[in-house]
Amino acid sequence: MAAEDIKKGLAGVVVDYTAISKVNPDTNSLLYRGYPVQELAARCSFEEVAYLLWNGELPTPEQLAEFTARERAGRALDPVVKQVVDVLPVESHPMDVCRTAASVMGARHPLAEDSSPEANLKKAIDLWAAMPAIVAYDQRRRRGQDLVPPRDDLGYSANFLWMAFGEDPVEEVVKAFNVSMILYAEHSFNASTFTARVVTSTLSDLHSAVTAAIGALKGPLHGGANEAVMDTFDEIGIRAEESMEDAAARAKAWMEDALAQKKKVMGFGHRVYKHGDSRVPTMKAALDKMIAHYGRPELLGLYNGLEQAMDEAKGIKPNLDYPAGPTYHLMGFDTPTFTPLFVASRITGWTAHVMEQLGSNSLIRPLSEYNGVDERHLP
Ligand SMILES: CC(=O)SCCNC(=O)CCNC(=O)[C@H](O)C(C)(C)COP(=O)(O)OP(=O)(O)OC[C@H]1O[C@@H](n2cnc3c(N)ncnc32)[C@H](O)[C@@H]1OP(=O)(O)O
Ligand SMILES: O=C([O-])CC(=O)C(=O)O
Repeated sequence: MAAEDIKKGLAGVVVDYTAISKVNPDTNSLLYRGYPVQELAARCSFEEVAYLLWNGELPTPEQLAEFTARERAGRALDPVVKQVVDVLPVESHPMDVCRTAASVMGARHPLAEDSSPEANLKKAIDLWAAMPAIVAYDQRRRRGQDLVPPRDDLGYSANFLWMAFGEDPVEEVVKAFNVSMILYAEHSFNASTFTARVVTSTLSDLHSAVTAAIGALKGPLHGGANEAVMDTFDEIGIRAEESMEDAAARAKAWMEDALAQKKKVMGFGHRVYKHGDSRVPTMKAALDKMIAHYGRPELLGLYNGLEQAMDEAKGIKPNLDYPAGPTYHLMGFDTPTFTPLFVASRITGWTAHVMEQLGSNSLIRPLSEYNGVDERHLP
């Protein structure tokens, strides 16, 4: 087989249909079930978008009321999951906690082995409703703080912030968080979603698929990049009183040095988008609002400096993780909690794909070209 016939990383290979989202790098657009993601981010709650991804249509007011009631009823941290989280070392990565918690929830779910569409939708909603409590509590226990129980007078995003920080969330911050959840929710056959589809294709269960997807999302070439972006900002040094211009100059110098050393800088580049990520302008607008809200222009200086230097040197544009990282930092999340926030959102997309895969399943099993030693025999 010729080397060019090997599709390393499956780059450019179309492996199946999907009706859940359309990523179009030529028009730089992203549609969820036909709706531009920018419109959804501007006008919808994350609950409405979750409903859309799972059901194919936006909810009527009655459907939304029933759906949000189900989500609110599933928010409390299961005491057994809490016990498991509590025995995990605080040195472990929060993504390991998420992955373990998703697995425990699977083992405890009464419908664990039922993969009917009804059971899978129920399991998806249960996981989605429960993940904020896990992520928020894990961050709190690492800070030596107690669990904050959910509030059912708050929407998904406001309640998430409430459980994380135990303070009444500010409306503007809730809006920015809601935008991030919507933008992170779904992105066709990315590595973690494809992982979920591979697991599902063996007729394994939904929690197994999500647990594996969390593992795939953790890596810095995928979801882990939102944490790595903040590590870069920290390495350059965040100086609260610095002017935007000075911060930008230091960031530019850092980037030029990193690229001279042939380093990969996380938060830039994308397998599909080569002229910029469709979601970045919307997330950047949310970041701008948070920078203004918290009065932190030096972060914008670092942001602009890195972006400009990368563009000038290589023409590579930021991906969604680039504006999302500093946004979560400003909101008060610890850096290792950023990718778990991505998990909380992407559970919607992953599980929509699990259900779609099962709807027209074929075992996913590509071929490989052997390049090891020739056949040989034991002496
Ligand atoms: C939500 C998400 O998951 S979005 C993606 C988040 N991931 C990151 O931010 C990690 C950093 N980015 C990357 O590693 C890559 O851009 C990927 C993995 C996302 C996509 O990669 P691919 O499509 O496989 O492109 P590949 O890695 O081959 O890069 C092509 C060229 O651009 C360069 N390049 C791509 N991204 C970067 C980057 N972030 N920093 C420096 N150079 C880069 C590569 O070094 C390569 O250069 P070369 O041709 O001179 O060797
Ligand atoms: O599509 C990809 O490869 C990665 C990505 O942006 C996502 O999963 O949101």
